[in-house]
Amino acid sequence: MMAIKQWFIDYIHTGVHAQQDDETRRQITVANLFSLLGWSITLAMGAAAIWRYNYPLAAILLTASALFYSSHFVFKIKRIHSPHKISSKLLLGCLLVLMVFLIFTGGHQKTGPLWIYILPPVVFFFSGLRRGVYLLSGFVLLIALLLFSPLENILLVSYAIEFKTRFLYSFLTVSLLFALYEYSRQQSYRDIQRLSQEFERQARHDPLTDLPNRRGMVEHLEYEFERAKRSRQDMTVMLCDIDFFKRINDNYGHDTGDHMLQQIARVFENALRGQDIVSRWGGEEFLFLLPETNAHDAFILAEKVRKRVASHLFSHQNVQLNMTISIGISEVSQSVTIDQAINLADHFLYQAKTAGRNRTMPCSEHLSQ
Ligand SMILES: Nc1nc2c(ncn2[C@@H]2O[C@H](COP(=O)(O)OP(=O)(O)OP(=O)(O)O)[C@@H](O)[C@H]2O)c(=O)[nH]1
Repeated sequence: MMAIKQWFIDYIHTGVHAQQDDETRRQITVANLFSLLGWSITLAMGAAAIWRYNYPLAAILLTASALFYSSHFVFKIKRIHSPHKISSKLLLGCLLVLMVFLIFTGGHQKTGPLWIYILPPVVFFFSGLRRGVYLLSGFVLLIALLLFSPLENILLVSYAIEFKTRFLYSFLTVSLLFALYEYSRQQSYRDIQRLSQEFERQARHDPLTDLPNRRGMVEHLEYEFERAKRSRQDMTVMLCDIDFFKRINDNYGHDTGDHMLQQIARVFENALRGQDIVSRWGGEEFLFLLPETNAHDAFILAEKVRKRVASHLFSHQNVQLNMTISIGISEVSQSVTIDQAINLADHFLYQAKTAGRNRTMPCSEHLSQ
């Protein structure tokens, strides 16, 4: 029993890889499941047809069975690009031809057309709404032509006119219901994707300043660190803290303090180059990441940022004030890890504070030594 269960699990997961997105993985699993159902049912029906000496029906059913199996087999071939697309085309093509054949011949005692109702869900699942509607419209047109053709004996069996009209109406109704279902499924899927992107963004951004938060910045740091290592480029971090920010909160209130943080974030962003990243590292502390920048050039940039802040008039309601910042800079190199560089920047920031604030440390003379 366990062996059958494992075989089934392996079968439906053939072709599924961790690198694929959820939707592709789902499509592959369903394609495998559908192929399993398809080849086993058509194989059983083909065997039954042989038993009844209905060889043309048996031949078609056994061919269909082989094609259904091939839609699973494509996942085993390594070099095929997007096998799930080939598999779903094989499944759909096989199913559509089989349905036309069953209507054309009537299948066993004219019960063949009853299988047609599995088409709408399968077509919409594999083709999506728009292509599904086109496919089913073409199919309905074809079977309407076959069923109501003025040419005598175009079909191998004759169906009562009541059966033909109700058969077509019921198929159209089922198709319409599945189209509506597919439409709402797609809408929900888009909503979920949008929400998940929004949550992803929120998890990496600070809601007050809209800058990357510590978590978002750590990801940038790791990415840029690896890149800098590969390309042997310089990279510098700058830790910046607003001077005497507590006084702003104490004198004008927390709300004004929040507005000042938002405004200073925009000043930082406007002073930076495209590849630089500034994040809210915590409270009134901001961490800058400057790729392809050595400590000397970072000092020039730090001074530009510091002077911009010092000359900016920050205002909220009837409060207008100036702020200054202190900055510690540190280069990340092959021998210095991100954590070590941030700790060193923090150390220089502390030196900038104790040396009187509104300054960058280490100073340029120190850097050029
Ligand atoms: N309004 C507001 N204040 C914050 C926020 N996060 C941290 N703070 C405040 O920032 C202040 C930081 O104060 P301190 O660490 O004493 O430093 P400081 O007053 O800036 O003085 P120095 O850093 O020594 O120049 C505290 O009053 C915190 O409450 C925030 O999100 N909004």
